[in-house]
Amino acid sequence: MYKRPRRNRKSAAIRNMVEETRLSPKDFIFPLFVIDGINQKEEVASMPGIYRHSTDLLLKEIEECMELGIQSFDIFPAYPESKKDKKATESYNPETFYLKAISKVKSSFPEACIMTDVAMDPYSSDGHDGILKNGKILNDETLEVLAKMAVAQAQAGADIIGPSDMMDGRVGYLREALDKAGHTEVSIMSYTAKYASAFYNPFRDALDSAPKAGDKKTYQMDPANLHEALIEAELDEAEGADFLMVKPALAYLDVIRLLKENSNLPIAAYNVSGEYSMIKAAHEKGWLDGENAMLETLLSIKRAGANIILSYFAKEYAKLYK
Ligand SMILES: NCc1[nH]cc(CCC(=O)O)c1CC(=O)O
Ligand SMILES: [Mg+2]
Repeated sequence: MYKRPRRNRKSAAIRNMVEETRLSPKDFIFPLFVIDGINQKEEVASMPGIYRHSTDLLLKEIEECMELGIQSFDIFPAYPESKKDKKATESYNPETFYLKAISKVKSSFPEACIMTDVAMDPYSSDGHDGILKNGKILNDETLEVLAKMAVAQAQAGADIIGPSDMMDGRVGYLREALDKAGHTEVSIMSYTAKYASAFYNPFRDALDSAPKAGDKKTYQMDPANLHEALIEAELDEAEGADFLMVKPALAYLDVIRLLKENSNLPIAAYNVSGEYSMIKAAHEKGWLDGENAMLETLLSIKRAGANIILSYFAKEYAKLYK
């Protein structure tokens, strides 16, 4: 036997040398939830270790993360029912707490990369990402709302806007609206291949944003489909996206790989709330070692081809890295 692959596994030093995939805190975007008020910090019941922070405490959280080497953050707002309506008008109200929070974060940490979310669901009384009328989600009417929201977020200081709504044509529409408003430097990270997934439930708990009726299958992709992701990717690239995202990550590692091999744009993957919570829950039950499961999971997403990982594990990972 001349060939013995085990020789390259015989010590930690050799294993470290031949490692094909390496993670660092710089690979991550940390999703954060913000609420109105001061000195508020509420744990999300289905996401142990993840909180909704008021802006003042969010600044502290970001500061801690930056000291750990995380440089990018994706901030989502949680609104009370009283602020929601059918057309998500609160999303572009210049006085709304989310936009003020973004301005505050950006002015406090100008060197951080701040991403915002473009979709109607946090502000929609229907709990949908677009305008719902007679049981249908109206694509083109929704684009107008998304554009107002995106421009307001850019105005507040967002470095990247993240359309997570899955309406057709929104990347081009938002690019044009941003450019017209003078925001040619604001990037678009498109949720290119976003699937209608069962793994979003804890996020919907965090925002109290679950659809009141129906599901999201007429706009989010069917988990049965791989090659349809290429159609979405070609359109987003042509429309001017700066990054393509796959979401969720774990059940879609093949989609990450396919987009990586077919695009020269950086590929992001969203390790979503349910993927976080299932590891936390199994760890709490003593059924697996949460820390090792986290490391293996994150590594697999990068190995599949993701350049960027959005993950609720970002801070925990960065602490371990240190
Ligand atoms: N625009 C909605 C949105 N943006 C991010 C997530 C999910 C993120 C997660 O589960 O971590 C969702 C949920 C959904 O589509 O219902
Ligand atoms: Mg699309």
